[in-house]
Amino acid sequence: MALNRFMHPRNHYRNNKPDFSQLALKYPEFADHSTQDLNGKVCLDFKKANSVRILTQTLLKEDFDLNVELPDDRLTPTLSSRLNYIHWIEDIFGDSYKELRGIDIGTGASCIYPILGCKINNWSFLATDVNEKNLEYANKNVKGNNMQTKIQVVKVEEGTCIPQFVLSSDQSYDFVMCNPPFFADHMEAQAITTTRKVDRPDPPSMSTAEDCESIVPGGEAQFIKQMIQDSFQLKEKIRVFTSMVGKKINVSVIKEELKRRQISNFSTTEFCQGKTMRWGIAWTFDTTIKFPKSYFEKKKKANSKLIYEIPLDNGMVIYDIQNMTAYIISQLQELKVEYKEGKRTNINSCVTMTARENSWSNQRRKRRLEKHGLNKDIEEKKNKTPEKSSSVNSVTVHEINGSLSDNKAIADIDGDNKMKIVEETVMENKNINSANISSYEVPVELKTNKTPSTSTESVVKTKSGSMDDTKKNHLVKCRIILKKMDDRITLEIVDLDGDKRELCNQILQYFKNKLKSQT
Ligand SMILES: C[S@@+](CC[C@H](N)C(=O)[O-])C[C@H]1O[C@@H](n2cnc3c(N)ncnc32)[C@H](O)[C@@H]1O
Repeated sequence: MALNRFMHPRNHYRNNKPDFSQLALKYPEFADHSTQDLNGKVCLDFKKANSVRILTQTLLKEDFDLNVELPDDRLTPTLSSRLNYIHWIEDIFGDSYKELRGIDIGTGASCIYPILGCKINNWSFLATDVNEKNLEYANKNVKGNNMQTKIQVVKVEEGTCIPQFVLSSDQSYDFVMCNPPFFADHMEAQAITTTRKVDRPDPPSMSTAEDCESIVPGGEAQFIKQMIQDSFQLKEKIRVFTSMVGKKINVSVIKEELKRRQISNFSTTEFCQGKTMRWGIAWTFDTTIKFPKSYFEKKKKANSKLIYEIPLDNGMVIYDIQNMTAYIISQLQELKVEYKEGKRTNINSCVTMTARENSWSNQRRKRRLEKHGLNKDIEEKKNKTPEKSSSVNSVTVHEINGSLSDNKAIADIDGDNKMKIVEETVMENKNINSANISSYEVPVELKTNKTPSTSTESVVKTKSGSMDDTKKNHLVKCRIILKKMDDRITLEIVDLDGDKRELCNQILQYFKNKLKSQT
């Protein structure tokens, strides 16, 4: 799924894809709503509202031990997006996020935010709704999980936003959260007046939202503007006001409104899951609150850096900085580049690498050539050049301009460790820049003391370390930084030359190939 990599790092579904086969074995109702394809794979038809409803109920039980009953004519919450919102609120409160007290406006039949928040963080809630049936089910779900002392479900009148009785009560709250009715009218609900293109495919799963759940005069923008208005009166009672936003365009509308109202401490975020993105907006009058940076923006920024989040299931190394650094160093040794290790702690490490030539590109091709074609090719070439044929001892193949043409190689034809460009018919004497040469075998060290000539033979240099470290004498110098954050390790390549991004990107690609996910 395209956006899952931007899911909140603590979101349960970021790394735990539901196992439908297991669920079907364990939950008969889920089994009834799923099918098996010809390969025995258990599948779910996400276009059937009932199947999606059963899946949500099943996952709430399986992953959170929550008993939730959802009516078949009401909105079925998507768990990954609801969790993203909860984790964002945790981030807003930092270390003191446990045992908060919140208000959930429009809790729905599922009462999803209160029961998840209560289960995960022991949060208490005042949950509101305008719809009788939603209130009935919300109460049922609270009781079904023995959360009556933590969650209070109350009916409010239509047109209410943040309930005014909060003002006169003794209770204060840490936050308000809300997933407002999103549409302004039926036209918008049917995507007739939205910007959704007519040729855009139907959403992957069907919504069962009732009109009262999805439609409110003025749509979500108006609803949130009302919340902003209410927040002025309630700022002594509630520390942080938040809402989910369903349409991106409304994020700027709300931001404009906050600025117009001179609320300067506000923040937005992205909730990413599957193929959908939703947004979060938060504001406060409490100057001690520092909103967290958007995870999505951070990740996007990181993507413009040469950075790779090493997958947990890379199948190569134990997932900690010590082992990962040792692995990186072993790879640098294999690549025969010079390196110097910097500071290493349990949360980060740094290795500086200096390469005289490109030994990392086209690894797969090189391995293939080495395994299958190379020796044969060289034998053939030897036969075509009789004067060289008797003395091939070992062969090192180098690439030219990053790609080795099938009929061209640089080889130690004579066995005297002098490299020559081998072609199908002739040995060419080209002017080749050493920066364009890459090798995949450990280059053969010059055993003779002969000074390399300026001919083709001289372009292959040893890695004996006799060259000095000035920029012109190396191909690339970069820093490999490993960092641990939120239980994830990232590998970043920093171009120390300042103009070798492409080569650094190749080095990153080399490590990506080595440390890729096994699934
Ligand atoms: C989009 S649904 C969200 C349901 C649930 N919170 C979720 O995330 O799945 C909006 C909910 O707000 C309720 N609602 C509509 N107007 C409201 C209002 N003025 N005050 C409180 N709830 C309202 C609807 O009945 C509906 O349950």
